[in-house]
Amino acid sequence: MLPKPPAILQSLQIHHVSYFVAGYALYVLLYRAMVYPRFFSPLSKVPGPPSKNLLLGHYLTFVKGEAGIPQREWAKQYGPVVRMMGVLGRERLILLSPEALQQIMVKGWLENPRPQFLRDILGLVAGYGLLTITGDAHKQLRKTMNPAFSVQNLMAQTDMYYEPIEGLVEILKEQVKDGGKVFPMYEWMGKVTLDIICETAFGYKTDSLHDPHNELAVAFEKLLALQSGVNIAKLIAVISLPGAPRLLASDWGFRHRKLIGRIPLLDSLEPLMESLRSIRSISRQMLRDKVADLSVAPDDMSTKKDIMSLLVRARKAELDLDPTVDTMSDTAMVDQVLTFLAAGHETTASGLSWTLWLLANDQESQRRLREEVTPVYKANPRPDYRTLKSLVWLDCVVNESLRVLPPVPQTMRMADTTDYIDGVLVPKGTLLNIPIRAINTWKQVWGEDAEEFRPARWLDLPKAYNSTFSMFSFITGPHGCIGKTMAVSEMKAVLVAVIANFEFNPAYVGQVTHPAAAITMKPEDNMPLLVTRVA
Ligand code: HEM
Repeated sequence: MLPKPPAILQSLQIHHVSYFVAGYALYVLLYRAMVYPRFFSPLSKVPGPPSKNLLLGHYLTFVKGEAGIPQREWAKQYGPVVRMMGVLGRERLILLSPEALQQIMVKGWLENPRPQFLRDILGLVAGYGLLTITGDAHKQLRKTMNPAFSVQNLMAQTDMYYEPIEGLVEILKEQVKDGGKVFPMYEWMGKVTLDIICETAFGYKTDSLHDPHNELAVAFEKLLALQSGVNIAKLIAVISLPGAPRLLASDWGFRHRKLIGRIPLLDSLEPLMESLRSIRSISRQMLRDKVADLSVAPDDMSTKKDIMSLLVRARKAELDLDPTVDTMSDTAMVDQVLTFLAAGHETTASGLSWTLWLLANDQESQRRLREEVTPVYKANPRPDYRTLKSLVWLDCVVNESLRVLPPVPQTMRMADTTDYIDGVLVPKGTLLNIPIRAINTWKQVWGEDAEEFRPARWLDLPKAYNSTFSMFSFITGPHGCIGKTMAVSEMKAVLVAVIANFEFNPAYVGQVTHPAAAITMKPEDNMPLLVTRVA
């Protein structure tokens, strides 16, 4: 027989337990959100904006503000190391000096990985690949992927950009009448970059430019429509629950998506799961086709330059050498290619849309660009990789646009060890905010007009300019963007064709644009621009 509990426990009632739990929760809340950060945290002396919201800290300022701007303003006022508060008093540091970036992104990249919640979100929406792993597994994978992004392969791939680009030019020509027409440029840039990335990643023709009902295009459109600061915030909250990422990716989760979508705050999960399912199933089918191709027509496969074909061929070569070797599974391969699709589509679409916006508002730079690209385009409407690289003003325009309006305005890391960064003792577990937009427009480096679009600055760079840390749109180090050269060359190919054929102007007098804060920085209104034919 069990011994009797003491009298005090026998007299306990359910409401006593609830008071105790509520009291404890309040104590934890007050301690974590108020007492610890104010009095005990090693970061308490780091300057930063005062937090008025005990529960949410500066979180809402981030979600609702223009992408990258709160960090920039705080960096100006309190920088170069700024402390801000996250949810429930979770401290974050904003860091932007080259020394800090060198330590976080290069020397100490293993000790400062992407935080788990970010990896979970990226894994769910972009596949479990380069964006979600770290350490030796990442090094190995990057080595496998590098050949697909070599200059040699990019040179061979450039021609794949032109079918979609010519499709876009044709459509705009057909629709633009005298006096011009207003187009939602972000939408059109999204279509052309989707068609290009599907061709280069899978060798698959989406043709979303002409076929809005293409299954892959529809799934991507649905996925992108969900990308808003508020939805990302909800997703972070859900994903932080134990087991949630696995559940959302599971068959059970998919079967019960309607039920899950009915739960308040989880309404965006149903379309999210549906679009992901459809993107994955198309990708799997494409992989099966390629594996089958490989067994029947090796010569044809060896001419295909898309990333998935390269991976399938590399795997076959490895197995031919040693049939017992551990190679990449089909699922892992689909995940890698999905990562490229997700990382390379919207970023490039945003980069192009912002460039057209900036040119629409700087007619002199646009005119100078047209003067440079028109003879090249007339000589050959499909300029190759080297020709695109040699155009000086085009290079200035693309660099300057990616600098002032970077498609990825910020990223995150988490300190995995306690260490000094930029002279501050940073405790293990601190979230580190890398404010790309603020770094790119830091007045200490770029001067008083740092926030203005002035492509000519790339012809005479300031003394303080550092080629690795002053322009951080693709970050740097082992996690630096693998698609950087591809993205820049693709943007240039699109710009040559559209600038040689059309003029871009604001859609109406006094037009302003609102860069929305999400994972990528995209225009909230699809960016309407007035397009006219070049005389
Ligand atoms: C203008 C276009 C682009 C911009 C601004 C951009 C920017 C970035 C940034 C900032 C990161 C680092 C994210 C982080 O660590 O938190 C990144 C990583 C990455 N990007 Fe890009 N990207 C662009 C285009 C592309 C393209 C076209 C591809 C592939 C086809 C691509 C593939 C990747 C991959 C795989 C990673 C992860 C690299 C790793 O961790 O090893 N990106 N990109």
